[in-house]
Amino acid sequence: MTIARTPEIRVSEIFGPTIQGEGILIGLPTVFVRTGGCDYRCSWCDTLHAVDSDYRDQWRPMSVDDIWQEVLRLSGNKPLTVSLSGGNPAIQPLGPLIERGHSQGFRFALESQGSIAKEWFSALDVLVLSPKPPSSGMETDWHSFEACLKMAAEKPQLALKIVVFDDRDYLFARTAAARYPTLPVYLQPGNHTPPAPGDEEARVDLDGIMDRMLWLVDKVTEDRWFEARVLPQLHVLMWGNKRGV
Ligand SMILES: C[S@@+](CC[C@H](N)C(=O)[O-])C[C@H]1O[C@@H](n2cnc3c(N)ncnc32)[C@H](O)[C@@H]1O
Ligand SMILES: Nc1nc2[nH]cc(C(=O)O)c2c(=O)[nH]1
Ligand code: SF4
Ligand SMILES: [Mg+2]
Repeated sequence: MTIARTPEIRVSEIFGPTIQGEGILIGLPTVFVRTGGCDYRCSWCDTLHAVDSDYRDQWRPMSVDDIWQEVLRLSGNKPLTVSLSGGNPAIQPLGPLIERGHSQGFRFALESQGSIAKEWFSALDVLVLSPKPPSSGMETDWHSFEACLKMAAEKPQLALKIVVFDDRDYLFARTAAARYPTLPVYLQPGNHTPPAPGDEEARVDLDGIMDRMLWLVDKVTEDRWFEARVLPQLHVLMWGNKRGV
């Protein structure tokens, strides 16, 4: 008899419980499973330790069983929402992990830039797509982005979350939101002082982030863009660039 093995998942870190610091689930207690590896390299990425291949020796291929034991240990066996992030978590085979968690009453939210579509997206409870604005240096392939929406098949709750640093980014956000008028849109002021990997003590310029937040609120109110929600990264306000929170 052969025993079917689920493929391993490349994990950068598992941490929590903490609160979700961004977007549609802000404030909700959650455990993070952060996968290693990304097909993008945004100029201002705040999570390079899960992106830059120089750090791949810190990423571990883990079985669903091992990941699940760690999530259960952190949650004290009590079901909660698991946040799947990265890197780009869509690179990893996460379907069996979601299935395992659902069988025990857990929920799953995933964050991705929308560059890689997977069939298991339809098993998620929440899918946050975060297309990257011009300041990132990345370009969105809207065909791939729409493939992600198609895979979700309107089963998970969907949201757009767009990081904004400047006027060009704001215009990008407006255009992206206009393409998908039924999706709730969250605007997130960029952190222009992201940490270099390993430098958790890197100072955060909270005043600068708050200035950008005020500017963003002015923009949406002047434009009468009343569907947009403007939210800072709550965990950055609370803990700065600290990792694992
Ligand atoms: C680190 S990414 C990982 C998931 C996925 N790769 C993505 O970008 O959506 C999680 C979220 O953090 C945002 N982010 C990354 N660096 C940031 C920064 N310097 N300031 C504000 N948000 C940032 C991303 O845009 C994304 O919405
Ligand atoms: N508390 C907390 N909230 C978050 N929301 C998105 C995060 C991420 O890095 O993907 C993140 C994170 O790293 N910590
Ligand atoms: S897509 Fe996400 S994880 Fe990848 S480089 Fe950009 S912000 Fe970082
Ligand atoms: Mg982060």
